[in-house]
Amino acid sequence: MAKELKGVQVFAPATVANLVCGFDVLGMALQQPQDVMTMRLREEPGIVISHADGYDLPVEPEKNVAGASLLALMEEYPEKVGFELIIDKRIKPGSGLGSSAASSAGAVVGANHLLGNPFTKEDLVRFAMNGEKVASGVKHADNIAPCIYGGVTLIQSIFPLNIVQLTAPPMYVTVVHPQIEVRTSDARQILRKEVQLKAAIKQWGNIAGLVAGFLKNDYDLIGRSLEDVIIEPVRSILIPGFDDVKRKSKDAGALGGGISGSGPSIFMLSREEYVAKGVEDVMIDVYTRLGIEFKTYVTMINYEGAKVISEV
Ligand SMILES: Nc1ncnc2c1ncn2[C@@H]1O[C@H](COP(=O)(O)OP(=O)(O)O)[C@@H](O)[C@H]1O
Ligand SMILES: N[C@@H](CCOP(=O)(O)O)C(=O)O
Repeated sequence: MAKELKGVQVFAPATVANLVCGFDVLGMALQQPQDVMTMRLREEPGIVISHADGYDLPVEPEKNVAGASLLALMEEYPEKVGFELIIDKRIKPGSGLGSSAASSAGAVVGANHLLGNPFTKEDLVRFAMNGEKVASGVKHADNIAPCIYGGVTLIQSIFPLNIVQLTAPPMYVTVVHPQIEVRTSDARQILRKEVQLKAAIKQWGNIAGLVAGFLKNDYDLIGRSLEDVIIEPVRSILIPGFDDVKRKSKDAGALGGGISGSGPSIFMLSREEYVAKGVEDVMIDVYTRLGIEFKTYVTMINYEGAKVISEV
């Protein structure tokens, strides 16, 4: 009988990329939902992927985001190694909640643990960006970085990679995920390639304001800075109910919010739990009236990021 090699179970959190005005540069990890993944070392080199969920995702390593990330890691590891991976997705692909990033990040965090932690977190982000390239055509790190580091992260630069971990005051995050699929690759293709100077000035004022609001624990500044004059006007057209959810959530006391990643999920930040629950009621009401199936989460920032929860 083949001997059982070392294995681990990994949790990888959902993430909200962009945080409204910070397209491709800001992101936040959530406590819920989280993907689960079981990984083992193999005696043979190579990657074997299977799914314990009902999603019809590719199992070929170079087509699955987890496999593409592992291939990048294996290229920099000095010995030949092999991994077996069972993916149990709890974050629906195409949700705008960093489903692809959770698989990519979870796989490299698990592999690093199994190999005795030879790589830094920054290395792991670099490897996992190869998964985002498979999913969206672009190596963006605004989901991957918070998924690996936890909390709120700023990608000051991709090449060379420069990740800044930000502090943020406690906040509740209410999310609605209308059960329609928006592929990140499609949601990127509809964006205009040029930006008006007037819009750019507004946008970089908001990004700076949001980062300053996080660092100063200034909830009012955070709320005032949650505005996107460049991406949201184009992408929100793909999300039925978006304007209603945003307006009514603010009326219910939310600090603000917008599209989560490339959508269709919408997120709203609140200072108090009762406000976050009121925002959930607003979301439920809007999508029930529209007759669109949906899922909601009332959660908080996850400060730990993807982690090995047990050895198996
Ligand atoms: N392990 C995986 N987990 C999630 N998506 C994957 C995986 N492997 C490949 N994909 C592909 O990535 C795309 C989903 O990524 P994306 O559109 O960015 O969604 P999300 O916003 O949820 O991250 C789909 O086309 C899916 O087939
Ligand atoms: N910055 C990216 C983020 C995509 O996030 P996802 O959760 O939709 O994968 C973008 O906005 O395209």
